[in-house]
Amino acid sequence: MDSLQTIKQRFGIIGNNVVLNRAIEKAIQVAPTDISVLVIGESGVGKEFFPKIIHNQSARKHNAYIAVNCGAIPEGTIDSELFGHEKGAFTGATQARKGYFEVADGGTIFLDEVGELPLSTQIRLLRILESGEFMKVGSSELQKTNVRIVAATNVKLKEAVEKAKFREDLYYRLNTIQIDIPPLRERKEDINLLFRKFASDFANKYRMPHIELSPEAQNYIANYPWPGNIRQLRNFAEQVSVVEKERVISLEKIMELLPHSSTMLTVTNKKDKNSSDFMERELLFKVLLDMKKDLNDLRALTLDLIKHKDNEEFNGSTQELIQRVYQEQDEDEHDFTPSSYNLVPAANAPKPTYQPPQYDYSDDVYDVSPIEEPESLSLQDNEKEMIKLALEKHKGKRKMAADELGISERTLYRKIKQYHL
Ligand SMILES: Nc1ncnc2c1ncn2[C@@H]1O[C@H](COP(=O)(O)OP(=O)(O)OP(=O)(O)O)[C@@H](O)[C@H]1O
Repeated sequence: MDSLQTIKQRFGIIGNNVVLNRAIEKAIQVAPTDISVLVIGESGVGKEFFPKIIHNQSARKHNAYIAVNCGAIPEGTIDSELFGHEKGAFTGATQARKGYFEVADGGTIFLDEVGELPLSTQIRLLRILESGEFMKVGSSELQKTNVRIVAATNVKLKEAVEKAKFREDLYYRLNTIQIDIPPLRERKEDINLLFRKFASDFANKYRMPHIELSPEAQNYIANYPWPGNIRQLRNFAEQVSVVEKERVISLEKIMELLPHSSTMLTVTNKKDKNSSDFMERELLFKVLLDMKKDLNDLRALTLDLIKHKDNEEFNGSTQELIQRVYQEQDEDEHDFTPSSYNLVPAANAPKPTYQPPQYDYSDDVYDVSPIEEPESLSLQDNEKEMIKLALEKHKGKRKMAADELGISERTLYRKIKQYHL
């Protein structure tokens, strides 16, 4: 049994997060047994390392290792892919074919996105797990195989069981041991480490000098939510390495490329559907949100002034703020282009100290109702919209759309099905 460090080195796993380390240790520990393992984690967190570790640390390591993307195989062919078929089993089956379970006899099969398996395939899989028996499509002859199964899912499989989309008996069979992989936002300490590693890999690959992030930019990426996890971080490191001329990347540049409301909360202006410039839209969305916040602050301030108009002390302390707010407004007036919008205060700018007062508006007669939210703040709606836009932009090319969205092709395939796109 190899040590944690040896495994990390062998598989190129970067990071020192305790939960990640514990997950790797668990994989090493269960590897020599034949117990089924279910790996759970969001898309892009590195689930694929785990079945490989388990296979590599088991007695099966000299036999076949097969990874199957259950979400990417059409329903009509999945049984034939997994279990094989006889000649003439269906139109086009001109000869018999071995399935993955036959080929991987003595080895390990990784079933990625196992929640995507159709119910009929789930029954066949359960039988293999219970007795090692299966039948090729179009055959009535039972065959035996000895395969270790490691499955992975980024959907809540338990919920799929509750909705009768996944068999409960299969769920418990697969889930004898569960390994949970934390999302990147819960391993903040690893983010800059990973970025440096990816940046160095891309510098070597493209024969360019290394890029570096300014301390503020490092802080920003460490606090960014990374919905596409490590895959998104890797794509981002590549984009910055290749596109940016400066080798030291400032906070302003990072925020331009990676607005904080990114990916999920994105402008969904229907009129603007044909525009392909995601970055600009994300930036605009941030500008709008910031403007909305400013407006609400101003409303609260105005209300405060009206309420305290006789209080001299208060008047004195807000005088400066009023001046600043209106002065800034004068300077910025009529200029709302993203490039002119000051997303980051200048290094020498005074830190704003004003906190808008909190009110119970119920007694006031003034209209202080909040400004309307953007069209939809539903994550699902926005995700669906983003996927539609990405597919439109790349003329239906899933690989390119998935890259831009920072998700795997399989996840994109699954989401296309989920949203009936
Ligand atoms: N800790 C890590 N160190 C280095 N690279 C990592 C790490 N975690 C993930 N990666 C890299 O991030 C990318 C995404 O990982 P992987 O494909 O394993 O994600 P996943 O969880 O299986 O996602 P999906 O469910 O979408 O298939 C891969 O290129 C992988 O090598």
